[in-house]
Amino acid sequence: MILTVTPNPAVDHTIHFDEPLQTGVVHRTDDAVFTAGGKGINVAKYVSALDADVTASGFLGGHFGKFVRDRLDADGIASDFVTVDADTRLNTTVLAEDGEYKLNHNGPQIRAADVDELVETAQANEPDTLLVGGSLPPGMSLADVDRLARAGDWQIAVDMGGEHLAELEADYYVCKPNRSELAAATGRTVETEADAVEAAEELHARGFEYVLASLGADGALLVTDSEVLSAPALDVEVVDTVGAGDAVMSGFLAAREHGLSDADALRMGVLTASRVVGVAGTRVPNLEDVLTNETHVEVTTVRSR
Ligand SMILES: O=P(O)(O)OC[C@@]1(O)O[C@H](CO)[C@@H](O)[C@@H]1O
Repeated sequence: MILTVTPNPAVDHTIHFDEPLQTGVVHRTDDAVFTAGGKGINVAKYVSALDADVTASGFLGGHFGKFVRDRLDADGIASDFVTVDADTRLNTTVLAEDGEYKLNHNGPQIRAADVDELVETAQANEPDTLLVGGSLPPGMSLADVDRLARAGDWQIAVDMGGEHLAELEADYYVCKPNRSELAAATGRTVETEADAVEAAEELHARGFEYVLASLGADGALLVTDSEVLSAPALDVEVVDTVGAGDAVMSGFLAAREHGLSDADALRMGVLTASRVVGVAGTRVPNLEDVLTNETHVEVTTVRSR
């Protein structure tokens, strides 16, 4: 079973305008959606749609926390959250004619006792794989993430900012940096695929068994102990890119849960992301063809190691 831990969940508010945003103007629209979000929660939603056994955990509080919990219940996704006193945040994505604006709140204050309860919750669930996804709310530190990594007999996946990846100390199963996170984690300039491969290999050498690098329109890379694999992005219509990285991680984790190969895990990650970018916000798209593998994605070996 996969347990996703989202330290900083959110209600994702995605609102769309057919005009560029301007200061001093009231923009109005009927086109808005609210979804349960935060990186780990998105992974729980996508992994569940990919038929893997998953439970969502993390901290929830207040009215927005109730919204997130209710949405997951309604979608039939098992959850086991720690309830906190402060309010879960609301994050807004504005899709306007002049681009995609992402406005994230830092999140509620977490107490040391909340973190203790989170570790106990993880232990009680006995997952095979534990994923920590997204930012840390005030009051939670990277040492707490290392503590979660070491608190049980599980493989641990992380999807966090690059500067955080650089500071984690435990041994990790997989991380999923994007281009700028690869750069932040290694201090390298990451422009070409060769730059991305070198940065991902450096992270692998620092204790990540798999490095799954999501490169947007350039697809994704997977560094393993024995090889570097590459998969191109699919040519699809993009509504917005929110949740795309979570989808890459989801495809990878679901494939591993189904016992598939490294190449199939990379393929499933890229395919899941190509479906997620086609829907607004962090809604769950139809992932049927990802499961049946009927859409072809060419995975190539960049090099053997
Ligand atoms: O502020 P964080 O935790 O880094 O990111 C949170 C977030 O932007 O990431 C998800 C998309 O990946 C959204 O569901 C959510 O709003």
